[in-house]
Amino acid sequence: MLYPMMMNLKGKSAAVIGGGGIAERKAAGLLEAGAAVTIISPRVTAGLGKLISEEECIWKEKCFENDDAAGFFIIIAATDNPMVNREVKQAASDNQLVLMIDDPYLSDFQVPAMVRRGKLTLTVSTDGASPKLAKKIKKQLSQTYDERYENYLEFLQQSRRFILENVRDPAWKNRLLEQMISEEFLHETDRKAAFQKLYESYLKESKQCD
Ligand SMILES: C[C@@]1(CC(=O)O)C2=NC(=C\c3[nH]c(c(CCC(=O)O)c3CC(=O)O)Cc3[nH]c(c(CC(=O)O)c3CCC(=O)O)/C=C3\N/C(=C\2)[C@@H](CCC(=O)O)[C@]3(C)CC(=O)O)/[C@H]1CCC(=O)O
Ligand SMILES: NC(=O)c1ccc[n+]([C@@H]2O[C@H](COP(=O)([O-])OP(=O)(O)OC[C@H]3O[C@@H](n4cnc5c(N)ncnc54)[C@H](O)[C@@H]3O)[C@@H](O)[C@H]2O)c1
Repeated sequence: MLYPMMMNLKGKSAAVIGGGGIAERKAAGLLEAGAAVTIISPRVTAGLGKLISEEECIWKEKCFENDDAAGFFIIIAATDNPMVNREVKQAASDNQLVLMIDDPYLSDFQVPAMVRRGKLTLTVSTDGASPKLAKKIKKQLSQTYDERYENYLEFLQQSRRFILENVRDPAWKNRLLEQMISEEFLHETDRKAAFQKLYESYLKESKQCD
């Protein structure tokens, strides 16, 4: 059973071995998460070339050698040569997290399919059984959890903080937090005003109980 986790990669060093389309996809994901990415490959795609020329990542223009694995927090072996990908895994220490893009079972982690809506992240993993199904489910989720969720999450974060700071009674706290995630608030055009109204009704009711 794989252990799912949301990892903070800001400033962490990551190596991508290989410079093809798959390496490019994985490097883009790592960069989006704020990792410091080094590409090790004799050739790179135009997309990676652009990232390199814009100094978004470093390029070591060479074939992988064992010493290249040293020091990286995360390593993605993404060449088209299974032998090289295996060498990468063997060269790494047990304390480094290695993904072999052609061998989920020897890897320390896998990359799931993903939908991002601001602070909301939905991921789908099939443990390597069917990446295509993961992609299909991702598309379905992206329709249900559409772009509105980005703003909605911002609103939820702010109003939750407000509730935690201002409402002491645990039952009320729970009731208000529950109301926030109702369909009504998702569809609401002026969420702030609706929240204000709700909070005022809480103030009124809680005073009556004092
Ligand atoms: C989800 C996604 C995330 C991402 O890569 O960002 C991802 N693969 C995606 C797509 C995809 N990959 C492949 C196809 C062609 C159809 C097919 O082969 O089925 C398609 C579909 C397409 O491209 O349309 C081929 C493939 N993939 C792996 C192998 C090796 C093997 O099976 O042993 C081979 C055969 C290579 C060969 O031909 O030799 C292995 C892995 N791919 C994974 C993730 C991990 C397991 C995730 C899971 O199962 O949940 C894992 C284990 C490791 C990893 O890469 O992390 C991404 C969706 C992107 C999106 O959402 O748009
Ligand atoms: N996990 C996934 O999501 C997924 C999806 C499709 C394919 N794959 C696998 O990924 C592999 C790579 O796919 P691609 O389309 O990126 O291939 P590609 O042929 O476009 O790229 C391979 C890259 O590896 C580099 N390379 C080769 N030998 C190397 C070495 N010794 N050291 C460093 N770099 C080296 C090449 O220069 C090239 O840049 C495929 O062969 C397939 O097995 C994985």
